[in-house]
Amino acid sequence: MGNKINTNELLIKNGRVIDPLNNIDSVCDVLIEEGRICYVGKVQKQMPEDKVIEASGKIVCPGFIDMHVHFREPGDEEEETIRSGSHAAVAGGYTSVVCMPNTDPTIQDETSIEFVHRMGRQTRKTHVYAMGALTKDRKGVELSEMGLMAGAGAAGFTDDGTGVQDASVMRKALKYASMFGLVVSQHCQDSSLSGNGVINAGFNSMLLGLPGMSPLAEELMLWRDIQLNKSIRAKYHAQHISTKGSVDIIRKAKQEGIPVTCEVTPHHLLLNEQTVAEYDTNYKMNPPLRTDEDNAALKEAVKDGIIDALITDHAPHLQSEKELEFLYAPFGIIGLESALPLFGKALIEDGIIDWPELVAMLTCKPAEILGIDETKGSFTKGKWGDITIFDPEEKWQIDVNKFFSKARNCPFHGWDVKGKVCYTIVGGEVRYSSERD
Ligand SMILES: NC(=O)N[C@@H](CC(=O)O)C(=O)O
Ligand SMILES: [Zn+2]
Ligand SMILES: [Zn+2]
Repeated sequence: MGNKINTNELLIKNGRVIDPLNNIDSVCDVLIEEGRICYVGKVQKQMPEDKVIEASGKIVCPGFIDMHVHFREPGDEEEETIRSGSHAAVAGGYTSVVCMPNTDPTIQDETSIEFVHRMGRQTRKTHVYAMGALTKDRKGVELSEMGLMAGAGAAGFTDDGTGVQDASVMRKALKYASMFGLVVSQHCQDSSLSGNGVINAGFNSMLLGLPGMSPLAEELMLWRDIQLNKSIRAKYHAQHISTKGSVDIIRKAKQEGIPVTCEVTPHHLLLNEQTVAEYDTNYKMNPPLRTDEDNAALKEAVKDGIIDALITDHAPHLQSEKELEFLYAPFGIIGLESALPLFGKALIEDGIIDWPELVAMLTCKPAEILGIDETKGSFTKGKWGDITIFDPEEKWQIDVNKFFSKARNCPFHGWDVKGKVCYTIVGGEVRYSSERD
């Protein structure tokens, strides 16, 4: 070491250290040197006071990774920017996020991928990745320049916001993407069935007199993609799955050894068409909230290890647009700053799983899908010192007015929850602390 001043040195003491990849769940210390994980265990080393975090009673785990967020830059900076979204991310415990390409213009070339990375680096909050469009202008007709985007560091490809409707285009997309070893993330939705629907097709859509979206719109495309991928064996990932039928399809595919991974949001676990406040557009999102039977099936899927990643699908929109009539308001809700306690409520408080399983779906599992597991997602020595420290017992009330996000479209405002992020550390640097917020 000599007399070199190492600013990114940190010792986190006495926390419940959970590192699912390495099967660690014990009360001990984590030492970071030169911004990287150096040692997990009992550390005797004397450190300056400002380099020590006392974490007794708290959970210390690899930094959370959200593989599905919308930061609206370029083009809709009034809704969210990479800067404001990154602040929201660290406040929620996220040390890596992946931006979706449904921006204006679409993220579909090297320059745009590099732009997102650069803005993320300059903000110095969370690591910011981007997926590129799977097809040109997300139109589902011609393939995008995947090779160039892969070269620029794209985290995968997706037309999120819409699914690729044409089966032969999807087959080509899977084949082409597999050459780069990157994930293809599909927003599974057959638009001939979802049509102009705005909520789940069923009792509630009839009651409210609103056009419905059939669960089959999701399930048919998911089933089709899995059949296509049987022989191609690309990295195929189903985004924000919402129905029991989707769970059954993925369960079967996994049993048959067909490559498929999937993700679920807090809202599809906790809310359903019965909990929708009438005509409140904070309950309008895509896919729509389904039924309590679907909530139960998704939780069961988590328990059985069918769900690979927990994501927020953080989708900021202007209040003025969300105030439009239900039929015309945009789809989507924000989620980064409320995700942890909501996942806790849905999965831990209900006794479905314990923290190590939950942490895995926020860390090593998404890291593997994204192919960033060489540097992130666990406490293996040499990985980046990306760490989330949270108090699993701290009670608080969700208040959208305290969010760092520019947006306020969140149906969980006012909810009493448990589980609060205390520190978010990136590369050994404290990028968020609840004491300073
Ligand atoms: N989830 C949503 O309801 N909206 C997303 C698009 C998407 O994820 O499909 C958005 O970009 O606003
Ligand atoms: Zn989507
Ligand atoms: Zn999305």
